[in-house]
Amino acid sequence: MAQLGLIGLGKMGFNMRERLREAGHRVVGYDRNAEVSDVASLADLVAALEAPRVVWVMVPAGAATRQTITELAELLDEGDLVIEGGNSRYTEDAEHAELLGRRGIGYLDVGVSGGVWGKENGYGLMVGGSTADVERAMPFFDALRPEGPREESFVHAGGVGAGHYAKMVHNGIEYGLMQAYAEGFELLEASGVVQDVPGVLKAWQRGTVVRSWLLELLVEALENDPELAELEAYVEDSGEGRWTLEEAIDNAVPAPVISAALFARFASRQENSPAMRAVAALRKQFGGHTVKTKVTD
Ligand SMILES: O=C(O)[C@H](O)[C@@H](O)[C@H](O)[C@H](O)COP(=O)(O)O
Repeated sequence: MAQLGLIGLGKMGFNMRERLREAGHRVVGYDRNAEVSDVASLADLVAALEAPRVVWVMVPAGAATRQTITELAELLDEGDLVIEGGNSRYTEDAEHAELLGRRGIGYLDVGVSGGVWGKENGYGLMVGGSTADVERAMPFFDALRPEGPREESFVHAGGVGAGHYAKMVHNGIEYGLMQAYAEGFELLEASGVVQDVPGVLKAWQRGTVVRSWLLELLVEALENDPELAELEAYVEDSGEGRWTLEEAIDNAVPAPVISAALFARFASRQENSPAMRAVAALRKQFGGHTVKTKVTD
């Protein structure tokens, strides 16, 4: 069995450590939160591993990932390998690979899908980097992915950046699928024709064309709260949808569904949209149509 250093023991990394250990690997985990960490510092993590080392970085994308990679470039030795599994923008991978490569340290970028259910169900993995590095990390990939044929949950998608590129597009698709289910849910609710809305979605889980894991998760959410009344209609985004659209524009690829899904999220954050106030004002101006005015006391 192989040994791995795992940096970042949050929602993803914590469960990944469990799954890797269950598969028999020796995992040394580091997190700023001492309660979950196996070692006190990055330097201690590096010292606890026998060379040549493999270190998996699973910290939030952006500044935290960049900082960790920069520190690792100092701490690790020639022949070691860094795997970056966060939801990073693929353009950052070339910089990370270059920084580490100068010290003779290998680099793989990995898109990891599966969320909080990954420990139980396994993670879908999309990898970018050299074939030799991918082969070296394969015991860890095999432990993390679901059982079954490798090619159904794992891909060596291309060179550095290809893993995160594949994950970016995956998440763009995720936005579109979620939005489609959500709009269907609202229409079922709004029409009043269907008496049992959660029941309809539940019945779509087997046999239908639109059955999917996302649908199952929606059914589960509705089981606890049939009208989702406990939630605010407010949706954040972490970047992947925006990057997907930027790529779509750069490549002149029409992506109307993903754009609509991203913009729906932006709209969800506006309590009183300036644009829609402008539309109301214009209808009033040219047509004398009624508008709603704010109640002030
Ligand atoms: O495949 C996955 O496991 C998910 O996509 C995961 O990566 C995460 O839940 C998204 O990053 C959320 O993305 P947004 O915050 O942009 O919705």
